[in-house]
Amino acid sequence: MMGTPVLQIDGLAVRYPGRGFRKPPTTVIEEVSFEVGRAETVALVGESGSGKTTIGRAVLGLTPVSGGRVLLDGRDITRLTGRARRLLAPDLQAIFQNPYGSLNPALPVGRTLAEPLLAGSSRPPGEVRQDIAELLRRVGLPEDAADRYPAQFSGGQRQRIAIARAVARKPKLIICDEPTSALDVTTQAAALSLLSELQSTLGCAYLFITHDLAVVKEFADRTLVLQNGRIVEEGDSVDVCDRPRHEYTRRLVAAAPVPDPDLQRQRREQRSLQLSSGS
Ligand SMILES: Nc1ncnc2c1ncn2[C@@H]1O[C@H](COP(=O)(O)OP(=O)(O)OP(=O)(O)O)[C@@H](O)[C@H]1O
Repeated sequence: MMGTPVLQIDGLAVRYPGRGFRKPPTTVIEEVSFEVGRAETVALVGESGSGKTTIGRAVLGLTPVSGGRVLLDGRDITRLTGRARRLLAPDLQAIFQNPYGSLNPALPVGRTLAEPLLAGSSRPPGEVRQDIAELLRRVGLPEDAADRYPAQFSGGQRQRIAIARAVARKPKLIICDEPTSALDVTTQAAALSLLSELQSTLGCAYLFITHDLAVVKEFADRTLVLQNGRIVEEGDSVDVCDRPRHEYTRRLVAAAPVPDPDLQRQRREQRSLQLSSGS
């Protein structure tokens, strides 16, 4: 891994306070440490309730951290809140499972995309029209999408809008929490290939939270396996999916058979070629 990793998580712990006698405090994440390199995709997998979303939320500052540190580009962001947290937005973004929930239904898409472009800048709103058109083109939506509302788009198109908003400022890291789980298989493949392409052109890294091992093998460079809030296995995605070492990972793989490894290798080679040619 070259240079400072985009994300360093060091001994992360998250505990939810209990409520009285009936609900004791629970430790949801314990001693989790890992790194995400530049333009790298790291998948977080594990059963429901293993703590995947909690880790993503801790990085985003949406869940209080009880112990350990989160570093973005070498800077400690663990306890940033308010304005200091908002100032991270150009570098740190998120894409969630339900784009309908995360897009403002009352705003035309152009306004939603203008928001990150204008935040913290003194540019007049009229000036970002070109940037919005470029963003829409980048994610494969027609230019007139800017004047329409989220409800006028399909689920796959709405996720493209959410992706466009996330990449508007060319962030260093995007937390993707089950970004394609609500889409049908074909739309899911198209969204994943869009994310790959954006990674090649913009150089953003992804922390990719999913329960879908087929997606992991296809899409992620490395995979971390989470069980009860601890990482039990970590490695190259193809190795983790094809040659799981931990009994828990073996169970996950057995529950969701993973298809053809050759296809994935080919795609990765293609991607690394694109990256090294700087295209
Ligand atoms: N606000 C909260 N208060 C108490 N416990 C919580 C809270 N939020 C999450 N948890 C608990 O934390 C654990 C991890 O949840 P989390 O949503 O991170 O898991 P996950 O791996 O993302 O699951 P899924 O795949 O179902 O989304 C679960 O046991 C959950 O019940």
